[in-house]
Amino acid sequence: MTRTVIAQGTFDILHPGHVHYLEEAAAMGDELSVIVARKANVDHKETPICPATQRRDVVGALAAVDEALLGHEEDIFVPIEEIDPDVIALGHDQHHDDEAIAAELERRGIDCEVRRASGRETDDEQLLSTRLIIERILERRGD
Ligand SMILES: Cc1cc2nc3c(=O)[nH]c(=O)nc-3n(C[C@H](O)[C@H](O)[C@H](O)COP(=O)(O)O)c2cc1C
Ligand SMILES: Nc1ncnc2c1ncn2[C@@H]1O[C@H](COP(=O)(O)OP(=O)(O)OP(=O)(O)O)[C@@H](O)[C@H]1O
Repeated sequence: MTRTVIAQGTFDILHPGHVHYLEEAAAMGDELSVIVARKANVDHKETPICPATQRRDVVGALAAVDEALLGHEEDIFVPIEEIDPDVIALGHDQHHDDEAIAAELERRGIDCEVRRASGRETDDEQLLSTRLIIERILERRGD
């Protein structure tokens, strides 16, 4: 039987950390669907620069990704109910609480494992964070 994995995030200005996360998530099963966060739900950091459809299209073009879709505006568990995945792969630094997600899945009758992906190691050269890329742009090109 096909084992479906879900990954999720903002994915504003892609970098190798995103590729690492999505490749690791894809290796947890047979098919990877990626839920791209709506800006209304990105409330713990700056509003994304790129529109949600653009973020979805670029994530969907990555080799590891079978399908990328826009998240729900109000209830983040609606796409999960529709996809009914076998695994949810949380990013290494995603602020979501694993146990709270597992409890909500159980409440909704969704039988799904919650796993945590690893962070990608970096050297001094690489900018493995959208925030760091934007900071570098402002530093070098800002007035
Ligand atoms: C299980 C799960 C499902 C999610 N589904 C949605 C969704 O339907 N809509 C949405 O806008 N964001 C969704 N998100 C993304 C969160 O909103 C997201 O983690 C956050 O806003 C983006 O921040 P990040 O890139 O730092 O993770 C989901 C996150 C998790 C963990
Ligand atoms: N360096 C990295 N290594 C592994 N996973 C990463 C890395 N950077 C981001 N991710 C994962 O990619 C997903 C989407 O991340 P997100 O869009 O928040 O990017 P970000 O670069 O961390 O953004 P920001 O710098 O604005 O916080 C998250 O699950 C996150 O854990």
